Amino acid sequence: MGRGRRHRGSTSKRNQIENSNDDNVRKPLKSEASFDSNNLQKPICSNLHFEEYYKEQRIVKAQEWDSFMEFLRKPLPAAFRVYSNGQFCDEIRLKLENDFMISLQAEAIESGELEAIKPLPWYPKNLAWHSNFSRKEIRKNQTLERFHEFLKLETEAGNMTRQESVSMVPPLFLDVHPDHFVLDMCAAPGSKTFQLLEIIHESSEPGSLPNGMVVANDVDYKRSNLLIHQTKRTCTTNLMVTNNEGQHFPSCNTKRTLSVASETNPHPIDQLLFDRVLCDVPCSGDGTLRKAPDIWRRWNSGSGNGLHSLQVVLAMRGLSLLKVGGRMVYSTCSMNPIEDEAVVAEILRRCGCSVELVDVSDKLPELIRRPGLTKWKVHDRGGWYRSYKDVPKSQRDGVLRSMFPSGKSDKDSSGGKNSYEEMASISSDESAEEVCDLPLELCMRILPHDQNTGGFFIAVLHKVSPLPDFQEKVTQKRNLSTRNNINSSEKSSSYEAVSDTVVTKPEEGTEEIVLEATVSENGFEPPEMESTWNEGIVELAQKLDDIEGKREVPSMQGKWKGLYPVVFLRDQTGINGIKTFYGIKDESFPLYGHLVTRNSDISSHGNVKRIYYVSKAVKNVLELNFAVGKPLKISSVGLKMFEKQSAKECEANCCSFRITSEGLPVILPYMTKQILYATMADFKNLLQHKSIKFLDFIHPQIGEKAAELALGSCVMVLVDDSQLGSEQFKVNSSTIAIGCWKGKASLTVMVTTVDCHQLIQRLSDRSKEKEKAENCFKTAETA
Ligand SMILES: C[S@@+](CC[C@H](N)C(=O)[O-])C[C@H]1O[C@@H](n2cnc3c(N)ncnc32)[C@H](O)[C@@H]1O
Repeated sequence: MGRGRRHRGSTSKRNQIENSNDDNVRKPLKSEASFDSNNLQKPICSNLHFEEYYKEQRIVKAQEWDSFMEFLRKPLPAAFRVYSNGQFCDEIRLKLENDFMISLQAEAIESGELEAIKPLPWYPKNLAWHSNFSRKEIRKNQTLERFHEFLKLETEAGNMTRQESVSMVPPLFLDVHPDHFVLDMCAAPGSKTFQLLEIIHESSEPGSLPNGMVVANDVDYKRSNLLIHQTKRTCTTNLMVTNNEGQHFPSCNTKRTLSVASETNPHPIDQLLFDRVLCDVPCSGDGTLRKAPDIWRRWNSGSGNGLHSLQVVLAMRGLSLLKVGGRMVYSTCSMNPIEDEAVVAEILRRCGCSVELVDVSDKLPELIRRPGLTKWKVHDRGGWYRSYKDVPKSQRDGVLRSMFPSGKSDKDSSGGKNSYEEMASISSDESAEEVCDLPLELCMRILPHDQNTGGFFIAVLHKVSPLPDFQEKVTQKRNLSTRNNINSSEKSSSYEAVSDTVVTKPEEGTEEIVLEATVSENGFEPPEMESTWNEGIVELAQKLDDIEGKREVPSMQGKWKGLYPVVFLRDQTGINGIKTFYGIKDESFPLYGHLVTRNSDISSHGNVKRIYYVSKAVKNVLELNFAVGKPLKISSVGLKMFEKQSAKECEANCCSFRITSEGLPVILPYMTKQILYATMADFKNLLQHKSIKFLDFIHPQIGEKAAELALGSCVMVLVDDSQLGSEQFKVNSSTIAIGCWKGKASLTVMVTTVDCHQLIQRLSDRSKEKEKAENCFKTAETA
């Protein structure tokens, strides 16, 4: 969001009165001080404007009001998800079901709860959990220490992730398949991207890569870094992270003749269109009040109004990037109808019959949700408005016709007709509240007191046919005028020639400018950090900030400002060297055309430091991006698979690229060389000592095999005693392997101390379980 011109209306008396409210945007009124003066630690969970606003919007029935407010003031219980494609997924789930669910029960009863932890009934396969203790309670209570430790370790190891339960919902309604191209338009810090990647990889066998991919876009480069960090443990080659403005996300449209058909890519794609779009927009975030009580202090109706236009253009861009037949989910963590139903109504009006709301009432039946509203009002510093015609001219820069249920302007109300607006009507009684006759009841609002969660809003949309022409194509003039944040070098002719990026109705002409004014003028920082912005992420953000501080910030100007360009690795000799060293047969796992690096990873001597592997889908999108002049601002792509190793003992025939831990699961099934099979005793021994001389292996034959490996990077794979020496070992989803370095006299692990420690722990647990099972079996036999 850019800093825009200030649009100030005339100062009527009403304005003057309401300017006191405006002040409240910047500094809280005394009555809304952020902290209780008797207890400075305790935030005051109250805001009279909030209460007045939502009572007036009739967000809940009068008899529910107290319960609604009571829940909003309670701390949010912790929720977490088990990584479904993780190697230890079943073990973790069983531990939660059979151990913690029972052992924490007494503690729950003491604090007046029926259950301590429970799986979320609507989330598949018992993989998402709700704890009746808040994160604070879990940390502070000694009895819960073991549970806290478990959560901490598994989160660190990437096997679990803390995520607010309502934030888990949108990807579940998106109906993603492994071969889908998915766009996550406003993706950072990335908890939903993580879910989308899990679905894309759901049914992949080790080493096989899905045909689909996820493009995770977020305008904020720093927040994208969190996303890149979060999604690392998915070890995916099918992700591209971009930093474009969502409303201007390029479709990279070209003619087939323009795109480069090559030996490695005979069927290039000619436009970037998606089967699924997740449009989880920046919002005022009052659904996260329970977790971020400081929002009580900041809350005002202007926040939602200020974001409405951006939300509309983001959603419209999402729909234009969606394939016909595709599905888009629009979601916010705000309960405000101006950011929710009003946005959905406006996009439906703009799209005419080409987009419809999907009835998902039969999906996730155990998730309690409420139908979307069809009536609401608009509030600003001038007070309440039922209809756009009531809005004084002076207020019209902040209150737009699209915020009202009918979406009609004065002209429309007094008989003006517009084809797409005919779909919406206003009540026959002009003085009565407007009612939207679009099927907004198909939208879903999740409220805190229904199932002890945060608040959330979700709408599922289906693109039935191409959008009306004027929504798909916009003149170049309009394009230039709205791309405020793009600097001159981005406006290269190649970019403009193919760009069809702006999808805003070419009428009124002020919406985007007004948006900037209302946002920046108030100094309003939208609390867009959605519920997933948990303390873990805050810690992580701080760490990344530290790194960022030390890291050299790229000095590129123009289109690549802040980002180093991605380049394909075309060094055939170097790639052949890697293939030969690790015994990779190219036909089974093509490297050429799938390996990329960044300019920043190439030294002044032309040596490459890091090499990333991209799946076929990502490769196609990269090639398309090149063909149309690189409008995508790519901050991360593919999976880091090889890293330059500068070991002194490397010989002439040694490969200087080691396999990274994250790349190992993908490439291992295709490796035929540099693999050492070891049984539990030697595997654990190496993890414990980090480096073992060949002569000191517990099984001498494993030591001998280690000595026979070529100097350099290698992999140690854990096998059963029966599999040792067998040529038949096949990698499967439960295979445990670690990257190592074969030196002249010893083998050394190339895994961090923390990872070594966690793996030892995991292996010990497995051994104990196995022993227990064997003992049970023996006892049964004796009996
Ligand atoms: C509600 S958060 C997204 C949360 C995310 N989907 C998740 O599950 O972790 C909204 C995000 O939108 C980003 N954003 C704000 N304006 C944007 C724009 N114009 N285009 C793309 N992203 C934008 C913000 O940086 C923020 O990360």
